Amino acid sequence: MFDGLKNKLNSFREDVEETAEEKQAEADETAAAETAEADADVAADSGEATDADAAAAADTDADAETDSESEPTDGAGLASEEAAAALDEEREEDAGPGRLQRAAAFATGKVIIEEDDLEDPLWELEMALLESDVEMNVAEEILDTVREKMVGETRAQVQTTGELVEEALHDALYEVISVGQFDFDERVRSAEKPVTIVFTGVNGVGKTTSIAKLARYLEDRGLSVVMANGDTYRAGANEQIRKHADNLDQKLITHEQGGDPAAVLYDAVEYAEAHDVDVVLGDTAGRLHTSNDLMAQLEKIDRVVNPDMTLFVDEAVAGQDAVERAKKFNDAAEIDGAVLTKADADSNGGAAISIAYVTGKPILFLGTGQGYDDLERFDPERMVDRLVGEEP
Ligand SMILES: Nc1nc2c(ncn2[C@@H]2O[C@H](COP(=O)(O)OP(=O)(O)OP(=O)(O)O)[C@@H](O)[C@H]2O)c(=O)[nH]1
Repeated sequence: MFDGLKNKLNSFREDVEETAEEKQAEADETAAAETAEADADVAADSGEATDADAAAAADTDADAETDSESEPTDGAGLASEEAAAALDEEREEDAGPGRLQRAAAFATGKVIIEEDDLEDPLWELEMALLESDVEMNVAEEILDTVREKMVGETRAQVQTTGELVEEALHDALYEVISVGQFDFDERVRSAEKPVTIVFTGVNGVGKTTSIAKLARYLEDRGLSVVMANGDTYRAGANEQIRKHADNLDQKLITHEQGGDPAAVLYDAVEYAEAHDVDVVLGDTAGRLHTSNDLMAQLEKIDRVVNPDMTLFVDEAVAGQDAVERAKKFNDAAEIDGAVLTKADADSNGGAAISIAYVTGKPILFLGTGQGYDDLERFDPERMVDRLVGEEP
């Protein structure tokens, strides 16, 4: 899952690590050259002092004939200490606080990342995100956060470059992926029953299969379900959802093809009320989001059954198209969250990263296969771990 993007994020880490290694090597060279220069200066200064003192001692010997064998050595020692102190002072004057801090960082094997160092790797990262179908504004937001987290001195001194990149990517991705998250299970549990959930989205993306998976998911959590086929438009829709309902042994409400979808859902809610059923799962026709009919239909469903939740379903593999559709559906008939199917077949991860940020509504579930149990609660932390951590 999301392997292509994971590899690209890893390349970004490698790029920055390489840059940091080059900087470290340069810094080591400069530090070595500076030390050699300073040693040479100290040696030269103390040599001059010894000569001068020796000459003075010779004069004293001649004038007073006193034994002063040790004096030249003491005098040379003093001059050498003074010279070294003067040199230290001089060095400290040269070095502003930034330079000293950098020098300390280099000495401990850490490298300070500056904005210029990141220019190329960040450009590569932007390309990688866009190629992976991450929406433009989302990519920009990720870059801004990564830049903000990585450029600077304090953080760089407590981490290795690899850890720093990983943490910056983690935070940047988490920020966009976790938008609007809420506890789906808790919301369903605490809502007045029956809870009505309506599913929207275009044809063929896995809407009906997702409804069936969710019926299994809720049943596993002790909640009873009735399914309703509000897709009265498409020939064969009743048979398709019937197969799932039979497989799962769930009650299904249908009307004739061409009937009123709102009426089907109304009947399902009535059935749930009469039979103490906890949740109504209503399919809708997946006509294109540009169709006024569809919007009118969703509005009517809203009026007639006032759903507790409207979930938008699309496939992860549709990438930017899925993001675009999520936005349009949400603009036309507000959604509460999204189900992203076929994540198991998606290498890019762009839709999974972008939908919540673009719509302001969270991804709640991932479809991870064709089986009824192949539904996973979307966990932003886990998603980020999949992308930048060890999780497969
Ligand atoms: N690999 C994989 N396939 C899935 C997943 N979810 C659904 N599918 C498959 O996608 C195909 C389409 O699924 P449907 O549920 O029929 O799609 P739909 O959106 O209801 O389509 P319509 O009923 O035509 O509107 C089926 O073959 C499903 O088995 C998933 O998470 N992973």
